[in-house]
Amino acid sequence: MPSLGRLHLITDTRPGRDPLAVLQAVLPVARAELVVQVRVEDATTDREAYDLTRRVVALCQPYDVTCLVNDRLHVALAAGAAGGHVGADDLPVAAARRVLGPAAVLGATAREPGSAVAATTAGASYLGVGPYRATTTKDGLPPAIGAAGVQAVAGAVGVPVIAIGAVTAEHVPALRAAGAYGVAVVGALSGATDPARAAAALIGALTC
Ligand SMILES: Cc1ncc(COP(=O)(O)OP(=O)(O)O)c(N)n1
Ligand SMILES: Cc1ncsc1CCOP(=O)(O)O
Ligand SMILES: [Mg+2]
Repeated sequence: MPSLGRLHLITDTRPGRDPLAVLQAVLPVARAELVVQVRVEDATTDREAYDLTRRVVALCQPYDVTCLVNDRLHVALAAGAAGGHVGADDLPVAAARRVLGPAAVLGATAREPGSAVAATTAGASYLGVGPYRATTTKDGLPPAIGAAGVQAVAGAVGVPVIAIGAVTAEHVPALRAAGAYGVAVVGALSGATDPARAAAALIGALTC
C-alpha cells in the first residue's frame, strides 16, 4: 500500500463550485502529499460520479496522487481509484474491505475510540476523525469533538488519523499535537480565493 498523503482534498460539488479547477490549482503544490476524495451530492447519478472520478484519476496520475471515492465503492473500482471512504450510513468497514480487496486504501469515519478501534480491526487503513469544529459544509453532523476528541482516537489506534471539520492551516499545529497524521478539507480549499496558496499553507503546516 502506498504511504498516505497528509492533505486530503474532498471535492466540493455543490452548485457554483468547480472541483476540477480547485484540484488543478492544488496538485502542483501538494503533489504526493495530496489525497483526493471524490465526494458527490446524494442526488448525483452514478454515471456523473464515475465521469468525475475518471477525470480526477487522470489528473492525479502524473503527480502520483491517490484518488479515493466517498461512499460509492463500485464507482471507485470502476473508475480505477485507489480505494474509498465509508461512514456510519455506508457499507460496514469489513464489507467495504471485501469489496475493495486487500491492497486498496480504505478510510472509515470515527469520532470516538471504541468505533475507531473496531474500524481498524475490520480493515480500515486510515480514519477520518471529526467533526473537529462545527462546519456548514455538511448537514446533520454531531457536535464537534475538538482537539481532545482527536487525541482520544489517535491514542487508541495505530493507523493514520485524518482530522476533518472546518480545518484550516491555522488549526494544523494543534491537530498534529493531538496526534493527527493529516487533515481532510472541503471549504479551506474550495472556498479559498487562491486555492494554491491555501494548499501551500496547509502543506507547510503539515510537513514542517
Ligand atoms: C476523511 C473523511 N472523514 C470523514 C468523512 C465523512 O464520511 P461520512 O461520515 O460517511 O459522511 P459523508 O462524507 O459520506 O457525508 C469523509 N468523507 N472523509
Ligand atoms: C464530510 C464531512 N464529515 C465531517 S465534517 C465534513 C465536511 C468537511 O468540510 P469542511 O472542511 O468544509 O468543514
Ligand atoms: Mg459516507
